[in-house]
Amino acid sequence: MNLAVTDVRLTPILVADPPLLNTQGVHQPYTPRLIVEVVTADGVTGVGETYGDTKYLELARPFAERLKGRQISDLNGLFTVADQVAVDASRVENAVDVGGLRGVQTADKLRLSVVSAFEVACLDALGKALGLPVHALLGGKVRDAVEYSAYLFYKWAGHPEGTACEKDDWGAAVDPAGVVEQARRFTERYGFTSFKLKGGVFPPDEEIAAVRALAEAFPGHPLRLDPNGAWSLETSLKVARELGDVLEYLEDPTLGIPAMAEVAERTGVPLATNMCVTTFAEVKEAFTRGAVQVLLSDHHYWGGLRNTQQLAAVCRTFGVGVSMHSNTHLGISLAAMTHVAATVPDLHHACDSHYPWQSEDVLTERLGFEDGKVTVSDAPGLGVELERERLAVLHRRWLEDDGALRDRDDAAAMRVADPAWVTPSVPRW
Ligand SMILES: O=C([O-])C(=O)C[C@H](O)[C@@H](O)C(=O)[O-]
Ligand SMILES: [Mg+2]
Repeated sequence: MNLAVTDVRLTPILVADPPLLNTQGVHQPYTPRLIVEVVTADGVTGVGETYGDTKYLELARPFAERLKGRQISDLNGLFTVADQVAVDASRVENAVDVGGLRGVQTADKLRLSVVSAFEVACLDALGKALGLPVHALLGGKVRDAVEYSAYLFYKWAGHPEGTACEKDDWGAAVDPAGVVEQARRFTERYGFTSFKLKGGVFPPDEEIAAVRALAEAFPGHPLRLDPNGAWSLETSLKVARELGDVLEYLEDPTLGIPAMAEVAERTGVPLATNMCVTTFAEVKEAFTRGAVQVLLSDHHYWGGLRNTQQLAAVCRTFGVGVSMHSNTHLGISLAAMTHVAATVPDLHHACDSHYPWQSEDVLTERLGFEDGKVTVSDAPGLGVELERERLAVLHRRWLEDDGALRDRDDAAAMRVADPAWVTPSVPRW
């Protein structure tokens, strides 16, 4: 068996995204992703997926060159390769990412987001070469299906008039009734039983009303609200107190470890994060101060599936819960998330996934949710197959774009509807 990498293919694509609202603005009609393929000397191909914005492409290209000739089994070596790839300082100087939705932006985090796609592609190829599923390469699954939550968004019915886009059939959700209706559709279509509402969009009282409406419509179901740090300490305390009886957890109500710690201590409401702890360096202070009760990992920016397992072990050591964060992603990443989640013993919260919002994919067969769960594949590798024609169509869309959509910018997308829109300063409320 020859496991040497002989070819690496990078295919940036633009995938349709509905007009989902968050505190920064609204999702663009198309969002960039990068599909990574590694090919071995024996002709085995593995696939991975990560962010597709220019700054990731700039790193992925030299990274791919350095991969040729290395073994796909040399997963630790991927981090060595990453260290050799220079990050343009201007890419990290503002210390924010996607309008601040994913915590601090560091050169390391950029590199790890690229490493993750190559690690997943190598694991997929290795699994195919050995006839083993990725979860077996990670030590074996401890469950046969992984539970996901319904990721509810305030949403317009469509993108602004005149914008090139794909239509969706979810309708608008801009008030409590709309949010409940959206949640019902999620349960009908996918069987989800946990609900997360992306907040920070409307004044907190309106979002409290939406969560109360969800609690009435789905009594006893786990509920979460995530305003991406849009609230002040005082507002966070107020919301936590008003919703404490119905929330499974409150996610990133406010920014920074000290303020999160104070909200947790003064309200007793569990706090989750994918913003105040997004690197190993931030773990110690946050956990010892009690700022986080549930850490939402994301294999993309934590550096892959094995780093996610390590993070889960650190969380276990500190008695902190673990689950998963999600950005817009396709089936390759959902498969990767499912494999690693299947190996984490104490995963007690349904993971986030944007996948139901994605009408397009690059796979021959979409992954499905049954009773809110994705079955863990036992097929070799990730258990997914690329549909080359579809990949080519989405790549052509990227090629034909004039550059306007190649870097995700939710505030710019919002300005199409509201020219006066500026990214709100934080705290917004
Ligand atoms: O905090 C989170 O869960 C996210 O940031 C997830 C996504 O980025 C979401 O907010 C989005 O895409 O609008
Ligand atoms: Mg979040």
